[in-house]
Amino acid sequence: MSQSSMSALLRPLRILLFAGHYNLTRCCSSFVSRMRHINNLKANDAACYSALQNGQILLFHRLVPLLQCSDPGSFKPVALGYSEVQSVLESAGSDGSLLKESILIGCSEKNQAQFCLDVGELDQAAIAEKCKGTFVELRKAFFLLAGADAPVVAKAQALLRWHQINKFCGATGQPTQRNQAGSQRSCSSSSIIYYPKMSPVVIVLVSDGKRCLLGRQSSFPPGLYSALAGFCDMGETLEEALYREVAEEVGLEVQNIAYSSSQHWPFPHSSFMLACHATVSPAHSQLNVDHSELEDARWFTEEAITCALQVKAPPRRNDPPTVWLPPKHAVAHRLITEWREGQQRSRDKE
Ligand SMILES: NC(=O)C1=CN([C@@H]2O[C@H](COP(=O)(O)OP(=O)(O)OC[C@H]3O[C@@H](n4cnc5c(N)ncnc54)[C@H](O)[C@@H]3O)[C@@H](O)[C@H]2O)C=CC1
Ligand SMILES: [Mg+2]
Repeated sequence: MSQSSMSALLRPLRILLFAGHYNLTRCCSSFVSRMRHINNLKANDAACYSALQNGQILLFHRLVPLLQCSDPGSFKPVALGYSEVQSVLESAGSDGSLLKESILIGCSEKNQAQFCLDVGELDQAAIAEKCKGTFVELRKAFFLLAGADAPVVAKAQALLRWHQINKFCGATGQPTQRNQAGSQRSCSSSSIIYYPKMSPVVIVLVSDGKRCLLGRQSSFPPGLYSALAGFCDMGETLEEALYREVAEEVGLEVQNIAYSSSQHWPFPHSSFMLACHATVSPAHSQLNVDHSELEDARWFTEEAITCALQVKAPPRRNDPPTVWLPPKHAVAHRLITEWREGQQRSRDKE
């Protein structure tokens, strides 16, 4: 084929590729500009302070988020502008200088920066009344909030907590200074820069083909079962941590690790949950539970999982004992529903 006829053949393809690239660029541009805007706010204190004056601020009191009930049963975090927070602080007897302590959490679709501020030194009831809101502990708030709000509030609390416990340098004992965004703290004596930290945790749903394995710790609320989880040790890969945790907790050797998804988990401190599926052969599914780690671990059939997923609220004290599973915001819930969907798909194929 001559070069000119080859070129003629490829022309429509080039137009298609160009159109595809154009669409991709257009659909990604607002995301890219938002990410770059946030990155700039972390690096530039003056730009960040100016964004704070035009931004939205979520309020916390000693790490407890302030929520507002819009419709019955539907909660949202209270998000106020700079001057609104100034007036709230002044009404609670503060001069408003606390506002500079706000920490950057992210940015809205329209590039409006979002911050959080802990007003723990001020009167909680007075602040709640002035804002027509309620301070709700994160453990409860996390499950009252909509899917998109819960991780934002959890991230805000995690950053506030990290700042509260990193006020001093571990090497020199000198106070550390934060940048305006609150994305780092540094010690001028040692030149060490500290960044907000998460602990990696592996969480795995083990299956023997027909059943999945769930366990519970004695500290869990009665009847709650979840996928096996454990903190990664220093130097371990995700896979090594997974093999070790399952071996330690239930005495099994798993195979076929498949990554599912990840999640920031705020309880009890910041964990980075790495969620996977894994299998054991039915011939090697005999459990040997380490009761110093787990109160119980059991194999659950698909029917038992379907039944447990229907329990929408934790059973009350006098209710009959019921097995229930982690709620929707938890990555364990995702692993369990993925496993159930997989079982349904393989049944449909039979
Ligand atoms: N989002 C979700 O769906 C789920 C999240 N989780 C979270 O996973 C985390 C780990 O699960 P566990 O079974 O408790 O872990 P685990 O099996 O590793 O046991 C916890 C123990 O590990 C030790 N440990 C080692 N490194 C640690 C670190 N960096 N931070 C704290 N403790 C450390 C402590 O002695 C602690 O008591 C928990 O914080 C839990 O909240 C657990 C299940 C579901
Ligand atoms: Mg564990």
